[in-house]
Amino acid sequence: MIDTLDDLDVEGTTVGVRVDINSPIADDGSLADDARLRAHVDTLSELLERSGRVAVLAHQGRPGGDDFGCLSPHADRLSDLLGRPVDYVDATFSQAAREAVQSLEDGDCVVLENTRFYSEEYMEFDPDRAARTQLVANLAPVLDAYVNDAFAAAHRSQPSLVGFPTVVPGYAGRVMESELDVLGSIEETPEPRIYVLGGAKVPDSIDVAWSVLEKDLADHILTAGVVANVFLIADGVDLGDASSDFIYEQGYWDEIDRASDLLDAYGDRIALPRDVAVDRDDGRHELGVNALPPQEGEAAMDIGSSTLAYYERLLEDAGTVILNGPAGVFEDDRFELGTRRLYGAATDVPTSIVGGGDTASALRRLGVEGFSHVSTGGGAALQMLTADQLPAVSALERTVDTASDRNDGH
Ligand SMILES: Nc1ncnc2c1ncn2[C@@H]1O[C@H](COP(=O)(O)OP(=O)(O)O)[C@@H](O)[C@H]1O
Ligand SMILES: O=C(OP(=O)(O)O)[C@H](O)COP(=O)(O)O
Repeated sequence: MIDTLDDLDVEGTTVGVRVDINSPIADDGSLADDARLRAHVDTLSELLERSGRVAVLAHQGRPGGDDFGCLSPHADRLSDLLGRPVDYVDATFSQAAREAVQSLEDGDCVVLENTRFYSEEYMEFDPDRAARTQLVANLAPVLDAYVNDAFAAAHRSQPSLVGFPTVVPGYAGRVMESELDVLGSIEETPEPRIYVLGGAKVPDSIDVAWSVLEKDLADHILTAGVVANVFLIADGVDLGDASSDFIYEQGYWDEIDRASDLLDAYGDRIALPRDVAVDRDDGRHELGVNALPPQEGEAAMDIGSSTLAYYERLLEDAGTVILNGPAGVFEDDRFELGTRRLYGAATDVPTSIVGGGDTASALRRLGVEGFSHVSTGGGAALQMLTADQLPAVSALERTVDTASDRNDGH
């Protein structure tokens, strides 16, 4: 049982609110999409209207990635969306951050700096150990309550997600509450169930594939995106150096062995692309897997038309489809076809659940609508749909009742 904002006496309370506003970033550093910020407006408005003092905690990107950066544009955009001033401080738990939090008045909001600027935040800990990290140990003393609204990051056992509720009373925000409500009952969805695993987070997708196949939750898995490329290589297809180099650079080389083990164990339920699209002469050029490898420098950027026809046939019989990750590099008009058609076909399935930051932005860009549920989370929604418990949700379930527990325990 998790407490929600209904259980929190907000007025005059200093609340650390973990949100997931991790967003695509444009070349000039601005936000390319603000959907994830919009999703948290209800939670933040409610806390501010109920005279809370709100310190927003969030991450942006992964260390070393192109989207890794500060949260100043997010604070500006939140201010527009909330219709009130939102401060930003370029510190997360240092004295400057603590002073910014302690100087909040009722109804004030400050965005603290990207939690992942600190190395411990990009590590996974059990909740008690997470509570002893620099972030939590330094910031928790200036918070009266902790609200986790970051459903999209709830599959990470990182300090800002599992550490705070161990020492500060924790509550689910409105996004967290509604996602848990909708996604909590995968076993009750109609069969056959198809999981579509695309996008670029290959290790997460392979974890999900193992779990749903072992538990017999999935009748089929359709692979797309970089995930499909890893499976094709695992299946012995020569995708060429450009695709292989990309997989190697992402650090996903070991995933090929894991994909190969999965194919050995459950190959009859895993569908692989029959053709791929590459960039040739500045256009889209499709190649059957038998015609691979492509020419020098060409990478598999999308699934091809005969794969789409094959996947569409499988989807026709599905009772439930769960999708995460674009089928190709949808940001480039030449390689949006796979995502447009595959996701479009999924909207005809009786229960269709889709999740992921980039996936949601792809769907908006391509104008694909009509799903039963669009989750704010990709990996988190998938893990929820494997019927596994999410670490951040478990941490809320076991949260301390009062700040005095914190004082007793630490
Ligand atoms: N074949 C491909 N090669 C390279 N990148 C790809 C390919 N297919 C999809 N992608 C990229 O995957 C990214 C999104 O993946 P991911 O972050 O896993 O999605 P989500 O945020 O929805 O979980 C997009 O930027 C897209 O360009
Ligand atoms: O974008 C996110 O997840 P998603 O890509 O599964 O939607 C979350 O912000 C979690 O980010 P992470 O996968 O870098 O831990």
